[in-house]
Amino acid sequence: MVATIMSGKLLSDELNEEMKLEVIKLKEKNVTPGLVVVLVGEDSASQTYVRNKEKRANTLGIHSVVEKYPEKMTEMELLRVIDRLNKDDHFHGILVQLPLPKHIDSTKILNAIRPEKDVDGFHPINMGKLVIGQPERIPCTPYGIMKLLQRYEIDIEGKNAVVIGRSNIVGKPMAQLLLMKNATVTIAHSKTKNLAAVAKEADILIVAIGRGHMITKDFVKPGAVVIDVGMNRDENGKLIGDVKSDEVQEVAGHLTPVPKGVGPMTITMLMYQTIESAKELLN
Ligand SMILES: Nc1nc2c(c(=O)[nH]1)N[C@@H](CN(C=O)c1ccc(C(=O)N[C@@H](CCC(=O)O)C(=O)O)cc1)CN2
Repeated sequence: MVATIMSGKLLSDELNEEMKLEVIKLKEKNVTPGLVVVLVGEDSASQTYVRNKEKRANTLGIHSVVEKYPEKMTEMELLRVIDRLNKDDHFHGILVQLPLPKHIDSTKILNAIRPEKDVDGFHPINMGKLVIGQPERIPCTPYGIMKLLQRYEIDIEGKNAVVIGRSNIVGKPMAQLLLMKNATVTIAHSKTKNLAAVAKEADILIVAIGRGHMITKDFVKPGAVVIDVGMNRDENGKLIGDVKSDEVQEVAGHLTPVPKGVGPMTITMLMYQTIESAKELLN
C-alpha cells in the first residue's frame, strides 16, 4: 500500500481563492478585514512565520500590520499594546506570535486579548466554548487538520482517533474537535505506557510530539490516516516531521507531508478566522 498524500498546500490554495472573494464582498460593504500580528524579539523562525502571515494577508486583500518589539520589552508594556489593539476597530484579529521571551508570561498576554479578536483561539473563553461544543474561535492548527480530513473525505464518526501530544495549542483542541465529530478519542503523551501499541489502535493518528522521525511504521495500523504536526530540523538543518514518512507511507492509507501538509493550513485558518471575525461586524 502507498498512502495518499494529503496536501495542505493544495487545500490552502483552494481556500485562498474562496477567501479572496469573501474579502471583496466585505469590502463592497465597507468592511476591510484587519489583522495585527505582534512579534516580540528576534527569533528567526518566528520572523519567517510572521512574514508569511503578512504576505498571505496581503494576497487576500486583508489589511495587515506587524508590530515588532524588542526582546527586552516588559510584560506590562506588552499588556498595554494588547489593550490598545483591543480598542482599535481597524483590527478584527490580534495574534501574538509564540513563543514569547521567557520573562513574559504568555498565558497572561493571551488572556488579555479580547475573545472576539482572538483569531488564534487560545483565550480561555474560546477554549471553554470549544469544550462545551459551541466553538467560536478555534486554534488554527487543529482547525486546519479538520479541514484537511474533510477535504479528503475521511470518515470520522465511530473511528478510533489517537492524538499524541497534549498541548493547549494542538493536542487538547484537536481531541475535542474529533470528539465533536463522534470519534472515540485517546490522548497519549510522554508518560503513556506502550505508546506504539496505543498508536497502533488508531484509525486516525495525529502526531504532535516534537521529536523528529519518532513515529515509525511500528506505530501505525495498516490503512490508518496519519497526520504529522511535527516541525523539527535534522542534523543538516532540513525540516522533518515527527513521522518517519518514507516507511510510514508504505503502511498508512493517508499521510500529511512535512513541509506542505499541516503548516500551510495553520496560516490559512488564521486568515479564515480573521475574515469570520470581520463578518460578525455585519451581523
Ligand atoms: N500565535 C501563534 N504562534 C505560533 C503558532 C500559532 O498557531 N499561533 N504556530 C507555530 C508557528 N506557525 C504559526 O505561527 C507556523 C509554523 C509553520 C508553518 C508552515 O507553513 N510551515 C511550512 C514550512 C516552513 C519552513 O520551511 O520552515 C510547512 O509546514 O510547509 C505555518 C505556521 C508556533 N507559533
